[in-house]
Amino acid sequence: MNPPEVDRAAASRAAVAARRARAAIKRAVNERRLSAVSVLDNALRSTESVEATMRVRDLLQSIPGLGPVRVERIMERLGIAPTKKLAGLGVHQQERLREYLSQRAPQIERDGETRLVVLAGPTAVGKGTVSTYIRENYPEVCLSVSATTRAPRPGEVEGVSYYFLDDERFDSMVDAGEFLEWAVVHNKSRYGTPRPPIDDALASGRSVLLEIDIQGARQVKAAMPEAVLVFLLPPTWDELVRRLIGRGTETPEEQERRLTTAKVELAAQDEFDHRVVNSDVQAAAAEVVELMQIQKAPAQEAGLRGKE
Ligand SMILES: Nc1ncnc2c1ncn2[C@@H]1O[C@H](COP(=O)(O)OP(=O)(O)OP(=O)(O)O)[C@@H](O)[C@H]1O
Ligand SMILES: Nc1nc2c(ncn2[C@@H]2O[C@H](COP(=O)(O)O)[C@@H](O)[C@H]2O)c(=O)[nH]1
Repeated sequence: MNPPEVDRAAASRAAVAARRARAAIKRAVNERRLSAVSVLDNALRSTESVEATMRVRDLLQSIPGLGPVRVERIMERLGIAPTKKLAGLGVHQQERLREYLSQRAPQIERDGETRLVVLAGPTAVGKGTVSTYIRENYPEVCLSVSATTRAPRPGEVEGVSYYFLDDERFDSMVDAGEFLEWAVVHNKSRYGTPRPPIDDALASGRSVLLEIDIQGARQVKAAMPEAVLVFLLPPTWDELVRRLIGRGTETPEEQERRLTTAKVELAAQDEFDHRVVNSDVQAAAAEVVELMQIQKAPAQEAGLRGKE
């Protein structure tokens, strides 16, 4: 063997060894013997390490519960190119990936677990818009249909948007313990989450999304501590005001009242398990769905449809 051939053979052996080492790391992450965060740490500590040569995509895909499609979406959201290696990440990409690996991924790893996810946030942040997007684009998601004493708005459909009840009927459901939670919202009407459809869906292995106010979110957490609370945030306060006024469904007095409540509600965001900024409806919906650990189901069940 002349010297260049020796070099080539050595390089090829090194490449095979590195490939095997990367495969072993992926297996260890997959079997939960090694945390994905520690792999990232090793990669960043030394550019000579095997971890440094791993693709971000491969690391994410080795996490139980994360398939190629989901990983592609996550990387897009984190602003990381599909072929990027761990050692090639910029500082902000490193931060976003670390946050993802330490906060979100561990929840997803609890494979097969069904989820009760509560989406709450201040008025006009876009809860209804994000929920509608989820209903239309993720048919496997169960959306709870609330009961309310407020009058239907034009276009709202009984049993789809809400169950519209009079005070007497609402009282009787309260007395019979038929609500998982209920509250007077914006000091005006009562809203409540009927419990039986939620119990049925969870018992049959499906995850459920509730779009309710913050008082309701607190009640759900007290009744079911395993529920995951998601707080939807506006990009800025001014944008929240713009959305509320732009929607044009409230009088100026009602807008004032809702904005006063919104300030109090924004101060409660730290009580929540996750915060999602609604700058873009599609991206916010994808983040919420990801937190649901969705299990595909053949059809929607009665009493668990989207709001319109
Ligand atoms: N990402 C977004 N970018 C721009 N506008 C948005 C976005 N999300 C929602 N909106 C708009 O903001 C307004 C308020 O949204 P929506 O009615 O969904 O809020 P909400 O949180 O359900 O409000 P409420 O709690 O008062 O019922 C709507 O006009 C909606 O079209
Ligand atoms: N506590 C609950 N809050 C609910 C429920 N369903 C909806 N809501 C919240 O009410 C306000 C106003 O809704 P709107 O349709 O009249 O604009 C909004 O913040 C909803 O999230 C519920 O079952 N329980």
